[in-house]
Amino acid sequence: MSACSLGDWLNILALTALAGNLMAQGDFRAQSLAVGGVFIAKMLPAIILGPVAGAFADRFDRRVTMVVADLTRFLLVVSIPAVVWVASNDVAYRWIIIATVLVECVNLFWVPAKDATVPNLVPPQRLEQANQLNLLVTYGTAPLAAALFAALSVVVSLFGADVWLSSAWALLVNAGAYLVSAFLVFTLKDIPRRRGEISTPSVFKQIIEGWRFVGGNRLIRGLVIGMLGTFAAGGAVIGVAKPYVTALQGGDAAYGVVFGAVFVGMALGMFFGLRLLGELSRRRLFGLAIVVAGLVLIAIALIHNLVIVVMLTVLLGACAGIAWIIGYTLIGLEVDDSLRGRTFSFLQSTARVVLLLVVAVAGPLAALFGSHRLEVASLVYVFDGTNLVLVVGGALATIVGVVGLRHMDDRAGIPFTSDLLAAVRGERYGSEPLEHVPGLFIAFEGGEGSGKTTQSRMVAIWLRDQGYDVVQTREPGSTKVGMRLRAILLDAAEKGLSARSEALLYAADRAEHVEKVIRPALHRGAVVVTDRYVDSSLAYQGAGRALDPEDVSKVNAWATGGLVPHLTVLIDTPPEIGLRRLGGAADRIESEPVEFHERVRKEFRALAAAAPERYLVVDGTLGLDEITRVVQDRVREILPDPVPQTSEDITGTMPAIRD
Ligand SMILES: Nc1ncnc2c1ncn2[C@@H]1O[C@H](COP(=O)(O)OP(=O)(O)OP(=O)(O)O)[C@@H](O)[C@H]1O
Ligand SMILES: Cc1cn([C@H]2C[C@H](O)[C@@H](COP(=O)(O)O)O2)c(=O)[nH]c1=O
Repeated sequence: MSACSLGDWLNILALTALAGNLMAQGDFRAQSLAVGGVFIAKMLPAIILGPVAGAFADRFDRRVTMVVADLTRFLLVVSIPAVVWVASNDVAYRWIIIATVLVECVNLFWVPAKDATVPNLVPPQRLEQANQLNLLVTYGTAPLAAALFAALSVVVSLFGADVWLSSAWALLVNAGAYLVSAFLVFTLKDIPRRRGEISTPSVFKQIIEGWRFVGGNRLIRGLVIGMLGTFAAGGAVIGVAKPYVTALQGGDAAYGVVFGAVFVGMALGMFFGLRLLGELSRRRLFGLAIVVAGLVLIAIALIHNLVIVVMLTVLLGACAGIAWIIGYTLIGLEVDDSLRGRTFSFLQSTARVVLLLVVAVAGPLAALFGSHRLEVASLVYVFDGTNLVLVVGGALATIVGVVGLRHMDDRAGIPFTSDLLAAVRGERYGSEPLEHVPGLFIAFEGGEGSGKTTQSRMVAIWLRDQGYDVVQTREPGSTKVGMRLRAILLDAAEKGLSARSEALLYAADRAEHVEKVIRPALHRGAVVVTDRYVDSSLAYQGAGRALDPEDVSKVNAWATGGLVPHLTVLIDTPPEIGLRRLGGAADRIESEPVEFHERVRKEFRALAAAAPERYLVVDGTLGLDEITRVVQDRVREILPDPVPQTSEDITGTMPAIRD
């Protein structure tokens, strides 16, 4: 696979460079069309013949299929420099196109045979690693091929030989790689002889099936829009890269360097980009990467300096790498196992169609636009069709990044910049700035039997009486999943639960609670009153169970997306009084020794003392009514106007009132 991938990348570089060079005598349009033609020839067979070739591939012995395919590809690739050597430019170009189509047809047999063989050679538990390796050799060989191609071009020009010879040598190396592959596959006796089931459903069937699923899921819709947008932008670059580099006075070596820069950037983005902004929500980072890629592409189009272009191309590749790895990982994590395969194949099929369409349009569009000179005094600025295509591609990627993000944002309502700045400082999800949320968030905290449930109920009734939309809720157990978690967490018979599992289960309940109940209510403007929130974990798991408070805090910041209440009412009651108030059998936590509950109380008080502006501490031994009054007095201070501003605006401008 490594040999073939290296050969395939060299093939792309050599053929596009060769096509451009053959038309070098022609104008800019002829070059753009010639290079575009090679890309169309490369992609068309997969779209038209994919299903047919897949059906044929099912019937043959896979080892024989691959060996025959490798030998055929070897002969076809070797024939290209031979024909270019003897024939006229026109005939040579035609043969390049025909040979490319034929090589791609052969690939349609080789690829499914190879894909179906891998599971035969690798044990199931290592299949995922095998697939990672597959990705690594498929894309990792691209910069290697680019470096090799650039080196060949330099050597050829040092010897003063004809420029097309660098492509010819690259094609010979490419053909040699196929020969090596044929030999290696031939020696792989482990490949089973009997034919297996290689499923290659029609590209169009996959697309239709995929659309059904993608259309119904917001996250996947966002991911797919984003990833296809990246492909479209990439297609624009591929379609015009050769004439673009030529217009910047770059030769084949420069073309190889620009091509390689994309992949070097991709590798950097995949491995280091995620660490750089690792604290930003993955979905936001995905959208950001695409938007930045779009803007960089526009800069590449407008700046006519090869060195700067190469540097920007590395950045472009890095953004694409980040988007690609996040997209793949999110699909892997968020799409159900039964649908994951189809989602991936849908993405690949659609990506191919998009790539083909864009590459097909890019060359002719560039050619149609031609080249224009803008002269201001002694300054001359040339803007040609390749620049136009890159600007359009960049604008498209930027729009798609924004649209994709809107579909999948998991931090809606939180300003992007505050998240980004927090991530740059290396902070995990800054606190959600609640001034941007229309609702009001109040939490009640305290030890066992302190009166939280009673008081939160009282305040909810009081607020409803005043016309507020109130959501009264509690932790753990306010969602479907939460109810199950509550049963596990409080079951006195559940003896062996470790402290860390306990902390994670409370955090899981909270994550579900925030996403399904609290955040939607706050965003529609409701007052949310919760009986327990993050402080309970800090007190019970942090102080009670003696877990690292920093760890408990981080897990909960992640679970809640940093959502902090406007006000926390701490009903401070000595544990012996609170525990005495409770009737019935003690649950798993209530039955902890009194020292545990003392530590919990101490931590609650410490948390309140650290941020007095966000806390109200009430003595829980006071009478019920008195506590209610103290709470109401404090809550009244932060209550929003019960009549929404929008309604007031409407009322204020009613013609009936003016009349
Ligand atoms: N200030 C108070 N004085 C006397 N009894 C009270 C007071 N507040 C609550 N109670 C009583 O104590 C019992 C426990 O109250 P409540 O359920 O509100 O406490 P809690 O903090 O929610 O308990 P838990 O820790 O189980 O969630 C109830 O019977 C309630 O009527
Ligand atoms: C949210 C939360 C709760 N706990 C403990 C505290 C109580 O013992 C129970 C909840 O029971 P309640 O009658 O509903 O108050 O769970 C905890 O240890 N950690 C938490 O984060």
